[in-house]
Amino acid sequence: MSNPETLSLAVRALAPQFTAAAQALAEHLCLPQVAEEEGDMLLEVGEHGLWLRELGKGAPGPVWVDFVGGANAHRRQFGGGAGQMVAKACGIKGSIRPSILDATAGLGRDAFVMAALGCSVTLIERVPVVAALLADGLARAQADADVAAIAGQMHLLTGDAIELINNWQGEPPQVIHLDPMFPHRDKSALVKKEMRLFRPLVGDDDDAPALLEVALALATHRVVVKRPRKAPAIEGRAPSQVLAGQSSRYDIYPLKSLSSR
Ligand SMILES: C[S@@+](CC[C@H](N)C(=O)[O-])C[C@H]1O[C@@H](n2cnc3c(N)ncnc32)[C@H](O)[C@@H]1O
Repeated sequence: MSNPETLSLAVRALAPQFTAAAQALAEHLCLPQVAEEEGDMLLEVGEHGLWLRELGKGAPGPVWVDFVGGANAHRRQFGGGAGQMVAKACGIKGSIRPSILDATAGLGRDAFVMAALGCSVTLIERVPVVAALLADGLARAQADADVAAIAGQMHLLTGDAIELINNWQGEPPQVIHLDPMFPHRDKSALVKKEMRLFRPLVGDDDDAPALLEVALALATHRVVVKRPRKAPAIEGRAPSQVLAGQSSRYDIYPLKSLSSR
């Protein structure tokens, strides 16, 4: 899990009109608010919304959640998504649109793909700073005419997924998607930048075996786990199906056919 106490992290407004929002966020996250650049990392509130930025020489650029522009805009415009591994692993095909719990939401990229394909997706993120970035991205998406309907399919819960799953109320999800942090992951430039920023906040998700256990007890139809292609399966359970891509892999734990309710 995370060890944010070893990091110095603060909130900063990038212009006077964002001071109140920065103050509210600092209070919510129990972080100091600063006026100048200081410490290891800053959560900065500005016109773009909220971003996380590492300070110092050679630091990568900021990371923020953008469901409106970038790769997501391209995907919406050109109708992508159905061919993605995450969609195949979760059993999204034809008219099948399972309800999904993404219990390791991170920056919500996988969840957005599933929501854009028409699934209702509940997202759980336990690291408050990451959850704040995600909540900010969702709020901006909800305010955008082109993306509001997709964002409306995404429901964010902040907290530990093991706890939330153990106390689940109401209809259980058909599919649970897990993508815990793994020590040696995808080395693409984007992922590298995010991992450099995130690793000290998030840690290595060593409790993934316990998360898989509770997920298998709650999901009605299947649990899917994203792993780096050559990584071992999560300890304790061997998957019955595997979907391998170039750099990552999905381990699939089927419980019931998705064509049946
Ligand atoms: C590799 S990232 C997920 C990236 C995500 N699939 C995406 O598309 O952006 C893993 C995330 O899962 C979160 N996480 C891991 N275990 C969790 C748990 N038990 N409860 C809630 N969040 C968890 C971590 O804090 C981290 O942000």
